[in-house]
Amino acid sequence: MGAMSVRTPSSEPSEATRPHRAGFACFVGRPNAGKSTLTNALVGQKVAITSNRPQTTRHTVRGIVHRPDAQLILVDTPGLHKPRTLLGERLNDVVRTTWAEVDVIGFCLPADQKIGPGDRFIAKELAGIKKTPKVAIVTKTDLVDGKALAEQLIAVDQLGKELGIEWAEIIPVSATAAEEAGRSPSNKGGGGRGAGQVDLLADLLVPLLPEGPALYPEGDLTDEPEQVMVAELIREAALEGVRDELPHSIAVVVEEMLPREDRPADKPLLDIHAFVYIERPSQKGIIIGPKGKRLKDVGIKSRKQIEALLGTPVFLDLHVKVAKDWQRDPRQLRKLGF
Ligand SMILES: Nc1nc2c(ncn2[C@@H]2O[C@H](COP(=O)(O)OP(=O)(O)OP(=O)(O)O)[C@@H](O)[C@H]2O)c(=O)[nH]1
Repeated sequence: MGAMSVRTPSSEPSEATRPHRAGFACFVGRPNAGKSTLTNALVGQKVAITSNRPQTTRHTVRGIVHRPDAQLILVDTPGLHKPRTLLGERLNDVVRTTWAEVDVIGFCLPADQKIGPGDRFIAKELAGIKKTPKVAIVTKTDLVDGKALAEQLIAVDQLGKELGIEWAEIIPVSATAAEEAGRSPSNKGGGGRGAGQVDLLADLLVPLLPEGPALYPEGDLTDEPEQVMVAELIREAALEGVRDELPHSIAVVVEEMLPREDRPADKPLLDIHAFVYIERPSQKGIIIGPKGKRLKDVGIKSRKQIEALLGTPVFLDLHVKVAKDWQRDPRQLRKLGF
């Protein structure tokens, strides 16, 4: 006979008997739906660094929720934070691949706006991803009254029925209510954690993750996510169009990000120096292109995205370097942030 455990009728199994779970989630939704704010409310301001990244994902980790019973890893959907690319054709490959690879998708719909064509577009795409569980998250609930919220929850339910999506859950949250209640920045909880239902969201996501040990060490967090995200944006731009030729041969390291000195306060400029690492000298031509044109385009493109991300004008200085066989060399890999 197994060990007996005492349970009150409504209680959950205790932490000791519940299996540990670990897995990946991504938040999708149209621009301004509240995805970033929700991510921050769940994980605090600290964001995962990409060293020791498990082989299971090549997606940018936005944050990790560490709990005694689970590790919830929130990943970015490449291209999703840019509306232009969201509606672009890459949605059909990169984003769909991400959606199929994560363990749960959170579809964010703001409570204060009627479900529109942008939401429907994403929902239709979601309907095509059969295997991954989908949670509908009605965000910004602090902006509406109870009646409007109830109507929105019903509308989301109906949207699912209409498109043949079976929501694993439909949950209302307010990320700002959680914040105002005074979250501890330590990612370990503290005052006001329950506010705005953000913790409940984590409670609902966790059971949808596979059983397994933590994938990242608990201390694997940094206060400086920008550098990592900037590198990822450059890498994405550098890979565009040459993915077939150089699928995994590019790594990007941001060496330095410094505000330019002697700039007037209203005209700041951020100097970013980054290296694009390739494996072999023969790949240099592919990255740089005839007369350096391709590298220049990569610079222009990623600079625009970096500026949008950081909200400041940027001077981007890109250099291509050969790091021989970096994929096979653990020392190089560590240096390159893998
Ligand atoms: N009142 C209120 N505002 C919120 C809440 N969550 C997000 N917002 C605001 O809504 C706006 C958009 O939020 P983001 O988190 O940037 O939305 P996003 O989906 O990440 O947007 P993109 O990066 O453009 O895709 C910001 O101005 C937030 O401050 C919330 O729970 N309550």
